[in-house]
Amino acid sequence: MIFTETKLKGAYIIDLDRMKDERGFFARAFCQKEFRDHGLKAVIAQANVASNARKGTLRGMHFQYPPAAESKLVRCTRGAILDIIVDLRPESSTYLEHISIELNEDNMTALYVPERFAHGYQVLLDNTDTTYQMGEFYTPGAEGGLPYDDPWLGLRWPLPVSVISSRDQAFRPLREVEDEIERRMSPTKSAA
Ligand SMILES: Cc1cn([C@H]2C[C@H](O)[C@@H](COP(=O)(O)OP(=O)(O)O[C@H]3O[C@@H](C)C(=O)[C@@H](O)[C@H]3O)O2)c(=O)[nH]c1=O
Repeated sequence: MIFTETKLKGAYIIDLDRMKDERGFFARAFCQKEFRDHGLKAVIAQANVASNARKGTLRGMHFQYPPAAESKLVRCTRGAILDIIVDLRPESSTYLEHISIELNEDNMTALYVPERFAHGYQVLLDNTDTTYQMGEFYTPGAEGGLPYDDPWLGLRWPLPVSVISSRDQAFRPLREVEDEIERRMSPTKSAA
């Protein structure tokens, strides 16, 4: 695997190191040892699949508060997505900054999202599937979210939003929840 750290410390783009032959290629997609060597959480509590019928579908921006904060390894297995993560670690020099990256069926790139980040994506093609490995269990009571179009975050999505859940449309804006995020995302509360 080829690990490239992003400007958000601890968040990595992970590309496949393809060993090619006449059949195609082989590549390692996850390795506990390589993850640990790069300081990444190597626990897989869950592996999830999400399927999206329509281009423009948007899911996000999601997180779980500590001690249920989750790391995520996100990959697009069919179609294409624009993935965005936001640093919600109050002690971080890049607090509230974000990065975006296209993940698609051709590049097979994965994005490693550390704990205490918000995560979301927009689907760029009809019939797009994603898979993601989670470092912690789904814990509904610990869930939080921010609006995908929060003016304070300034996230730029490539397409008009065609489909979005009612939950994702109801998140309160950052200016209303920033105190709660700072308090509940403080590193002393993290299980990491
Ligand atoms: C995430 C999750 C959802 N569910 C249920 C709750 C709900 O009935 C149904 C769909 O859940 P959601 O609407 O939360 O699914 P979705 O909006 O796709 O949520 C996902 O979005 C992306 C951006 C992420 O980062 C993921 O961590 C996750 O939050 O599945 C589980 O049973 N287990 C799970 O682990």
